[in-house]
Amino acid sequence: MIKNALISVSDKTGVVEFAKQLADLGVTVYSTGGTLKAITHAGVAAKAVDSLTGFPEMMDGRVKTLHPMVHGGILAVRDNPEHVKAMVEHNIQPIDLVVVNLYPFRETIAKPNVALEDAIENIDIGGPTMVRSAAKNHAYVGIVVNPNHYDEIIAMLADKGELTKEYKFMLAKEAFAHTAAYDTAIANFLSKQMGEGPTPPEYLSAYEKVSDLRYGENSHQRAAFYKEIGTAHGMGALKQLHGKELSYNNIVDMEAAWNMVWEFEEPAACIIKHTNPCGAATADTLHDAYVNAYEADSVSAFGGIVSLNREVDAATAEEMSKIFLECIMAPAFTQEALDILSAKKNIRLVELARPEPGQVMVKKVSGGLLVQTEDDIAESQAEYTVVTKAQPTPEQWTALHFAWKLVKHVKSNAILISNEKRTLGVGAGQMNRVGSAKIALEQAGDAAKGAVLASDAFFPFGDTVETAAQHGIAAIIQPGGSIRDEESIKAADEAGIAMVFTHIRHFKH
Ligand SMILES: NC(=O)c1ncn([C@@H]2O[C@H](COP(=O)(O)O)[C@@H](O)[C@H]2O)c1NC=O
Repeated sequence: MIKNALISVSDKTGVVEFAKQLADLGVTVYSTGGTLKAITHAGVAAKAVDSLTGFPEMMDGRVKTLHPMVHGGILAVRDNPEHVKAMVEHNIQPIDLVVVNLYPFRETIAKPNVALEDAIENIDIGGPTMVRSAAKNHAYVGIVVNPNHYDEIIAMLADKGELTKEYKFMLAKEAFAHTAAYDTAIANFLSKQMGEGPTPPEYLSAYEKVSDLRYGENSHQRAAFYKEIGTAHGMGALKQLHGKELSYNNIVDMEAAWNMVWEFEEPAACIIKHTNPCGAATADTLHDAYVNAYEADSVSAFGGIVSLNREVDAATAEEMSKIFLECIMAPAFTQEALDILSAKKNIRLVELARPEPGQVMVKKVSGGLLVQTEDDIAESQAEYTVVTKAQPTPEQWTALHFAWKLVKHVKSNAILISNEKRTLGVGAGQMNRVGSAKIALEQAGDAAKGAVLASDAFFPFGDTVETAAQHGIAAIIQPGGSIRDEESIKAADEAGIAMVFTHIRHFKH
């Protein structure tokens, strides 16, 4: 039977109504300062926690509930005679329901230029202590950290006067997850204050489920999508406006597509298959960028994921509605564009904010985690070296920059052929570089003549340049740095190809 409840919440959503319903069910409600005020102002009967402890709240609220009269009441094992004896001896009231949510630490540190003292003061101590006490003693005590449960708890109590064993167990599990995520946020904040950077000695993170997915990469794999608790960026903040539920592979491809399209300030469109671009283009208008990207490889574009870096207008929407696309992502859609595209039942429309720079990239490996900073190094033409007799023309420079921005998003070994505004051929993920080059060149066909080629890493031999020359490539951009660079330079000079070394590699594994 639930006789006594202790309510102490920072997020007071629904708490007055909940307290009222508890009181109506005959539960005695004890509460701390602000929560008590909110409850009693609404005319609901509740008692101050001081009436249990015999102590006033003190030290700016640092000490309110940290007391044996509270924790004894929560932690006592009700059918242990020793515990019962201690309760009687010390006049400890059993507390059967603990309703707590914590000081808004994450909200506090999200404020610009938050003072360290302010952040520290918002580290809740008494709250998590009660949460952990109640969660430990879940056999006897219900612990509620999420206001979403208020209604079902009232319904259960009205029905049976008690919470089921299974429900209390679930609440306890949720409670420990709540305090773990809370402490994670604190530890990460302090790590940042210490300037530990992106690779601290302990890597802590907390995620909550957004949704179960129908399946993983394949239909026999179980999967779900989680977002980082307390942050609202990246894939965790995507807004699906229309269409079937997103799949595991959709989300993987969407991330690749989204990072790629924001390489460009001008209107750009990328069409992704299996995380690689089958077409990417820029233009003066979004419509033309999409058409160019589509025409880069209209066969592979079917069923692709499209990312766009401008609000989608009606003209672009009309164009995209001509073929089957899995998903379209953009920072916004006009109403007209939405009307056009949502006429197609299966297409997924997703709105997303521009990626925030400086994110840490994390990859789970068995038994561990790989963490690295983003591949976002600032590059400038001034730091590149033209290593051949031929110099790139201004048009070729434009094309080389375009290809270089994209090749870093292609799975290694990566070769990308383009003109100034559009990909012409992409060779991704082959086990040798010349293999990727052959695929890209074959795809580009005649368009390779006079086009440029980008390679994400250096050429180990001269063979890639020789193959490029046979197809009429006019200029090449690559990091350089191979012990056989001279072979490639010689092959380029012989073919009259201009070759640029960036001295920066862009592997993507
Ligand atoms: N110090 C304590 O003993 C203590 N006991 C409960 N709290 C927190 O005080 C908050 C509620 O305060 P109030 O009812 O005064 O608005 C809750 O978020 C609760 O987690 C405490 N505050 C911080 O540690």
